[in-house]
Amino acid sequence: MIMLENIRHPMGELTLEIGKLRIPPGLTLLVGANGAGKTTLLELLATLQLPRRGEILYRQRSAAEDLPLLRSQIGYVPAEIELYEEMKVYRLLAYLAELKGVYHRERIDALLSDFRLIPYRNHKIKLLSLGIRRRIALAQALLAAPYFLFLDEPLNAMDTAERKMAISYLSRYAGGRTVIAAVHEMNEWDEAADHVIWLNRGKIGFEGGTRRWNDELPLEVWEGLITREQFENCSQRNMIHFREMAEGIYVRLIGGNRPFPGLTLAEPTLEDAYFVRQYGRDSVVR
Ligand SMILES: Nc1ncnc2c1ncn2[C@@H]1O[C@H](COP(=O)(O)OP(=O)(O)OP(=O)(O)O)[C@@H](O)[C@H]1O
Repeated sequence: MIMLENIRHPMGELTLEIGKLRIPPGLTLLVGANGAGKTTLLELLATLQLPRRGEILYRQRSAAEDLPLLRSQIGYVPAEIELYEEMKVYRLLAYLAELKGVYHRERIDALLSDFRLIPYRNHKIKLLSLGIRRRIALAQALLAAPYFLFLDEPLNAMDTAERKMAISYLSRYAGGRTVIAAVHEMNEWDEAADHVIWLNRGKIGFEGGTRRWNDELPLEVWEGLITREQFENCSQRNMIHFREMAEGIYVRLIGGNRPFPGLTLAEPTLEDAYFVRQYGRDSVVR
């Protein structure tokens, strides 16, 4: 369990303000619009920045009690990764493991295998694609099997198969540990995520389990076919998704009451629920 108490931390024009937040073990998705404060929160959690005010407790211990010990239990992957370009993959992982004091050949081999990096073990980093570098960044964060793992847009640049693989790995890894991932695409995490934290302009807009995230929505999600004319009269702000079809336009949108006669209530996805919370309030077809 991670506990945040009375955090106030300036970030440009906004301030990250968190009164009380409990983050249980499991896999938590951290979501919010660009600039909402996700990276700032992850950097605070990863002890890369110290909160200007307030305190973060990790399993009831503050960072001040034993920072080196805490850091040895934290893995962090920033959104912009920088790896030693001239090094070969295995050498890089071995070097980082030595720095952390956790060098075990078997552990590195297992991570290379888990992240399908074996074909690249003797390749120089600078010759590898962004998606492969991302997998290396994940693997290096896992070298010491950290209890706390903080990931900033971890799937960026990965292809579909690699995203699925990484999600399933992280979901298993999060059993009994705390993994927090800032993401923009939520639905692909549907089976894996346990909790959601939604940051809205530096403040917590929601925190809780994924079921509550989907169930406790102030508005509803509707889907079905509408005519082109109805589509043109419909505010784009409440449109989650649309697809042109021969018979009309298939839409998925936010609504208070049934916005158009042919539409039916849809089961909200994680991303629908985000859309409703982030954009729903002022833009509804009633
Ligand atoms: N170095 C900086 N100097 C000044 N302001 C900053 C700096 N870094 C971030 N900010 C501001 O802090 C706020 C939060 O930024 P942060 O990167 O934490 O958001 P984010 O939710 O991670 O965004 P994104 O989804 O775009 O990655 C933004 O308003 C941003 O403009």
